[in-house]
Amino acid sequence: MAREQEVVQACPTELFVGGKWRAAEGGKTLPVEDPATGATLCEVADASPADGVAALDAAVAAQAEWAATPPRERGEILRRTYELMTARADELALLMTLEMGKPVAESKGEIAYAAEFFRWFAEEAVRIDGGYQVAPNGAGRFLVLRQPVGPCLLITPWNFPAAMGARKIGPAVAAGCTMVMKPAAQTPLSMLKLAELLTEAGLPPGVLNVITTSDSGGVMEPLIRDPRARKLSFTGSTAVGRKLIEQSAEQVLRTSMELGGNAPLLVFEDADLDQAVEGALLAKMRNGGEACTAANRIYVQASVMDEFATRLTERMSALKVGRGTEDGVDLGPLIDAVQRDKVKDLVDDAVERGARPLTGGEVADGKGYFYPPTVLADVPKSARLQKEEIFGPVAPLTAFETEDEAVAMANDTEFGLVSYLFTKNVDRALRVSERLESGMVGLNQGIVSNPAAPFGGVKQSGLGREGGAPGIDEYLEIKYIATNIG
Ligand SMILES: O=CCCCC(=O)O
Repeated sequence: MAREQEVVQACPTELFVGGKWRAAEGGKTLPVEDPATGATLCEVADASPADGVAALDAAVAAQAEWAATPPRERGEILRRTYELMTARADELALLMTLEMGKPVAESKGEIAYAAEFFRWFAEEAVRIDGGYQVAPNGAGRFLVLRQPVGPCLLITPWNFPAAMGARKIGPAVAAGCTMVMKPAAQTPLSMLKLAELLTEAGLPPGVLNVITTSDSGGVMEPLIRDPRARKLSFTGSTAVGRKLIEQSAEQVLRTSMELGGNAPLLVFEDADLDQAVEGALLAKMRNGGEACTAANRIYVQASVMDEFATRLTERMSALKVGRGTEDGVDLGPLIDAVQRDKVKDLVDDAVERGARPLTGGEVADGKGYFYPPTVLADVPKSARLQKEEIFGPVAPLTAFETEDEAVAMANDTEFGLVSYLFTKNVDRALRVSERLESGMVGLNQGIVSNPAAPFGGVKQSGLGREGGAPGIDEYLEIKYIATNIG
């Protein structure tokens, strides 16, 4: 307990604006809750709309000088941040577990994942290329230059409190953009700590400004409508993303939107069933199911359904549920009561419509927002959780007969973030991968996330890509210079 208190006390709790830590207007604060107990961990500054404008002022003031900073220098700040995060992974992971609930081992995995975004974009900072081309009629030359888009607004969710920030801050720093970052009200601490680390790594004042607030819409909407902001990058629900896109239309802001998912996971009868069960477990239970990439609908060919369901149920029911700081815990609490009640409602609805719980399905009494690992068999198409993102440890199973039927069921959603498929048949693997309407496919594996790969969705799952080679493009404008040289 003493170590937990030490880690929380060592975390900044004020707004970070223009390189300085300061209280919110009127000294307002916002409690940060431990989802495992419901107790308050600490209070952080609760920014007002005026605090938001001050943060944008600072980002705007720093933009020109930052854009002129040599790419190598920007890259080295990112590289040092990667090193600092790696060296302090234990402390950062504990802080994340306290505010978000996931087991410490998973928090360590997220710290490593977040740090890799800084390493990746440290390497990308010095590879911003351009072009020189002879005009088709030979009478001129085209020059193409890529420049930072300018001050960015970044909004991140509570489920990956460090990694979702890193994959926006990394490319923005590499490209030469300044930022106003607003982390989720439930998990501000990891982001405040990250701001401290980036400063230690040499990030100049005003490049990154962090505001924490309970009034996300009230603080961010005026900034989105402010003509000085040039870009908005958001990770969160499709419903909120849609509103932000509407607000962004006023100033025709560049937007990157990483929105909701409803990932199908297909298991064909020719799959390696061990691999399929382990893959499904990972695709479902990474981050306790609180991920846009989580398998939301598991479709299994009827001939292997019983075997698959038995094996998955064995693995799910063996998971240890508890406070994320305890040894050996596999599944921590959900983020809050709202999320826990939503998961409960979705499961109750499925059961009322004929689904059969093979394990879990009941909320235990006691403190904290825990929900047990749950497997549901015979889930009908009408169940709400076939359409809505569950964001919890619930695996709904439905049988299919043919490949065409499986693809049609998988694509029957307005979302298109990621799909998973398990088969040993190479022809089918490629054929089905091409037919699935999603930005990413996990082929015989239950995870797609990698800082070196382009992450993002199609349909209502979003716009743009984060990470990989295209990740930095989201923060760069193309300028074409026409000349009559030659
Ligand atoms: O909830 C979705 C955030 C993306 C998580 C990932 O990078 O895998």
